[in-house]
Amino acid sequence: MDLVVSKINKVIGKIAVSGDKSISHRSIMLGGIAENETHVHNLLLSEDVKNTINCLEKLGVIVERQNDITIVKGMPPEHYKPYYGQLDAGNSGTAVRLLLGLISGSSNSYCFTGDYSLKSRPMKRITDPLKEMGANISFVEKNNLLPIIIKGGNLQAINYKLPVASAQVKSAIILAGLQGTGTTVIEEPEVTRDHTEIMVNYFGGKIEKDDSFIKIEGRQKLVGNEVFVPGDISSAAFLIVLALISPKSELLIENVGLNPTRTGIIDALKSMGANIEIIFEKVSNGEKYGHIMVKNSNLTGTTIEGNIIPRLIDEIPILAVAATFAEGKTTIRNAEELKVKESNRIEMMVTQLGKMGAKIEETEDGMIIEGPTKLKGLVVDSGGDHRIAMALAIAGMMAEGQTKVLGSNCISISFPEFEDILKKIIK
Ligand SMILES: O=C(O)C1=C[C@@H](OP(=O)(O)O)[C@@H](O)[C@H](O)C1
Ligand SMILES: C=C(OP(=O)(O)O)C(=O)O
Repeated sequence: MDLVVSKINKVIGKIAVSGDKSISHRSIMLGGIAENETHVHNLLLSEDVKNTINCLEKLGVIVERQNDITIVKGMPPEHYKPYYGQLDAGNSGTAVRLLLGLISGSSNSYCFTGDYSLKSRPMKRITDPLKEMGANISFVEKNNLLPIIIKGGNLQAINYKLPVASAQVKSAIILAGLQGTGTTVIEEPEVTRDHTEIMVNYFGGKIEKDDSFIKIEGRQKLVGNEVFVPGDISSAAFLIVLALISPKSELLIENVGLNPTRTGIIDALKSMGANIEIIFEKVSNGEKYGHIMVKNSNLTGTTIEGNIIPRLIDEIPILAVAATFAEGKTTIRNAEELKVKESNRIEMMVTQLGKMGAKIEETEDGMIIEGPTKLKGLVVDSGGDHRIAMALAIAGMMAEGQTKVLGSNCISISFPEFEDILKKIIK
């Protein structure tokens, strides 16, 4: 079914968004290699996270639901069962890339694959460091792409400078480093989300951080624990922007993850003049979270570049929508990573938002948007990319007439409650 939306008046209310996708993946994976049980509260049960669960279950990890709690019973990957079929990560880059790091501790041979989109995303960024640590890896069809066959075991520590700022690459090396011998040192070009480091520490592992260096000792045992998954700031971002750009709107979004490596969207919107307040802050399992109060605001254009980019990488499609309603020019630079996400997100936003009437231009590593512009509703294409589908749906709610977002079922990849929540707050 394609989502059809019309112009709304305003949004008002108090809501909570689905659990954080990055923390959900990690709670299942780290629970899946830890001793004892891990009890996860508020796990995101989206398509991407279900793919992580399905893959690990095939290897012998037990994942059970009891009321609202997800219980993970894991074991060190060297004890995982052989699996002779393909382990399918579906649409999820995080699932396949982190699982490759995790599974490299096993001496069994496994084959990983994914859907059409995931099969076009670069994998050498993961396989290069894992090969250097001693894993045997081959590309079945095409260099750099899934499917991949991996046979690990007997890993050795490496010193590795990440060629791209990527939390997925960093996390895969951490998961492998924990299982090898020696101390692995990773250098990041820019700080990326640190949920893996936080959860490894919380599960009793030793991992040190010093500026842009991360040090992991090998042969570590993790012990499962109680995990609370806060709401996903990447999902909240769509509702935050809707409240900012629709007149007389006011939203309170409760218990949203506020890890500083993820709050670039709040900083960027505030630099555009957004009225956003954090009205309560707490820490659980090492992760900051709190309530976000958003009020309709007059936005102005800004420049988004440099080390803020990894802190808001998944929010750039919805930022482009915010920029369309802002007075003046918004320039987004250093965001070339957007070209290798579930779709080429620069191209998708430029063509689809452009079709709706936005003054948006593609650049080598980002985009330039001139605002404010009135949008018109029409048929737009999500390209099967959940972030594009939601960004276009929000744009459609501010456009004249009706907007139909083709391929919007992909929204369940990260935010299955998107439509239900909107129904509650649209007045
Ligand atoms: O580690 C993670 O959970 C993620 C890291 C980011 O990808 P990269 O590591 O490719 O930047 C982000 O875009 C993705 O949605 C989730
Ligand atoms: C890029 C994303 O996810 P992944 O890389 O896990 O597919 C995303 O959720 O926007």
